[in-house]
Amino acid sequence: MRYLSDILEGVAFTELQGSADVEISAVVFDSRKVEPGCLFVALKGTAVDGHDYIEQAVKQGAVAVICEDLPAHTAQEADFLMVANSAKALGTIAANFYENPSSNLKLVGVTGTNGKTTVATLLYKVFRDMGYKCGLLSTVENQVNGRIIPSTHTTPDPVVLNKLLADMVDEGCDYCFMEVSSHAVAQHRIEGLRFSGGIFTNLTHDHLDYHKTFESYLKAKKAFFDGLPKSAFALTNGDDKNGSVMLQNTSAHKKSYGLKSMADYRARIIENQFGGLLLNIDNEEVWFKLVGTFNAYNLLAVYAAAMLLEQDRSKVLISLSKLTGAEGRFEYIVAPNKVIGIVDYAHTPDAVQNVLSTVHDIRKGKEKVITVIGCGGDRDKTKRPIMAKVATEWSDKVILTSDNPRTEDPAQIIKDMEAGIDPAFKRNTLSIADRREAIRTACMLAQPGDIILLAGKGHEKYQEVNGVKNHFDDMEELEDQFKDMI
Ligand SMILES: CC(=O)N[C@H]1[C@@H](OP(=O)(O)OP(=O)(O)OC[C@H]2O[C@@H](n3ccc(=O)[nH]c3=O)[C@H](O)[C@@H]2O)O[C@H](CO)[C@@H](O)[C@@H]1O[C@H](C)C(=O)N[C@@H](C)C(=O)N[C@H](CCC(=O)O)C(=O)O
Ligand SMILES: Nc1ncnc2c1ncn2[C@@H]1O[C@H](COP(=O)(O)OP(=O)(O)OP(=O)(O)O)[C@@H](O)[C@H]1O
Ligand SMILES: N[C@H](CCC[C@H](N)C(=O)O)C(=O)O
Ligand SMILES: [Mg+2]
Repeated sequence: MRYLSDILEGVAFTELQGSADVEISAVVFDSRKVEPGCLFVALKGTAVDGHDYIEQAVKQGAVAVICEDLPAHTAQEADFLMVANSAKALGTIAANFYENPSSNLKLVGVTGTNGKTTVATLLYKVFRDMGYKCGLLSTVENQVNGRIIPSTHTTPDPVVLNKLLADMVDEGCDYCFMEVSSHAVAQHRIEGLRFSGGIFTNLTHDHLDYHKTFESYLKAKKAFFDGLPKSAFALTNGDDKNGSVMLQNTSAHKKSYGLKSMADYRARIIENQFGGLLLNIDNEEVWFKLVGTFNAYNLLAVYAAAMLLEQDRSKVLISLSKLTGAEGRFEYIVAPNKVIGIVDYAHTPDAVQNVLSTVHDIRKGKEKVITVIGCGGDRDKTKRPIMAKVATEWSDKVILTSDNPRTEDPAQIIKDMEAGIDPAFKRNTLSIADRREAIRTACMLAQPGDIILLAGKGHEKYQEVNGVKNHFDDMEELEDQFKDMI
């Protein structure tokens, strides 16, 4: 149990109605989850306004309310606190409620359009391999020193986030590696956290449905670095054109990594093949199991962060060289007839281009590339034609299909994709809305040696249609088809 007055530290409130001398059983921001004794935080959301549920929350037993506007007629059965920004206050309060766990371990955040899961997961695996107790917060899953907790978001809400960090502290974790999404920064999910370091991967087109312009998307990412403390490191990708912008206003130690530019941590690709990457990393040649130029960046970011966390260079390189990547990121299997199938989470134009250019770089001869790809419903519509354009330009055959249509019509999403395809590439394109059927067709069309790329779903184990998540697993589908391909 905590007193309201105790968990308000760092919260600038403009008005208090009540004494704040009340015990708080939980911090809740959804009226449907209110239980007697809790603090209800009213948030202005993207769909509805939490302020409209204050009365319901108090009726259900909330003893205190944090809000931006005081409701006109609410029975004063609770303490009311006015703040300028409830979402910001929620972050700080959630951290206080769980006794600021981020100050009791070394927390490193990874942000950028692509590569966050890969970098955070590799860091988690390397540090565990070197003997540390660690936590991981990622799109694929959360982990508290090996214990898996399913994840619902890339970056969880502040209450779940601080609870998970507190569990990590309780279990004696030394480090936590977490993904920081642009939504999380914009919605203040990371407010009140104390980071020991921040890593930037890259910035390309995504989530413009939410951020509206590339400029405001960039600002959200940059705000993460602006908020880092002096004691932290801020590590950026020197080869990304926005890499230096990220660090413009940070007071953290500025460091960079890169394959092309002058950077504090440098690497050079010597070999890039299906079996892995040979990198010259800080003047040492090392083989890694991960594939593709984009993974050279991810590996270098991990290495640089480990150096900034004062780890032993050779131990880090030995650990890193043993690791495979995160689930659903360039995972491949080979059919008995030597068709290669790759499952990859590429769901942005840049990721699709990267993964396909990697396939081109590492294929042995003139084997054909067949790409199965869709775009998410209720997500950035402007990336659809570009993803389709890139896929058709970099593949011999493309099958447009569904990837979580959510509340949208799958046929319309496919039409949006088709609009981006150059007429010259249209004859190499099929549209099959049923993803299973699309994968089956790709397998039927493939000749020995050909490469099938299933893009967009990666680790996901579902196809989301109208709020229902039906079981669907790209790798499972591929394995099922491949067993008969002799
Ligand atoms: C668009 C978006 O980011 N939405 C997030 C946001 O919800 P919202 O603002 O839409 O909420 P709302 O429905 O408008 O409700 C406003 C407030 O009223 C409350 N409410 C609502 C109804 C009610 O009856 N009573 C009540 O109290 C809600 O609990 C909320 O506090 O805040 C919620 C709590 O933190 C999130 O769960 C929710 O994530 C939704 C489910 C989501 O799909 N988010 C995705 C887009 C997302 O966050 N993705 C990023 C990055 C993905 C990546 O690239 O990896 C991530 O970090 O996962
Ligand atoms: N450094 C990188 N640069 C560009 N593309 C990358 C990079 N790393 C991975 N990718 C591509 O992006 C896809 C997603 O990678 P990953 O899951 O690591 O990124 P993420 O930033 O966590 O994505 P999300 O925002 O959905 O959580 C991969 O499957 C791969 O196709
Ligand atoms: N986590 C990200 C990527 C989802 C990838 C793709 N499978 C989709 O559903 O669009 C999002 O929610 O935008
Ligand atoms: Mg991720």
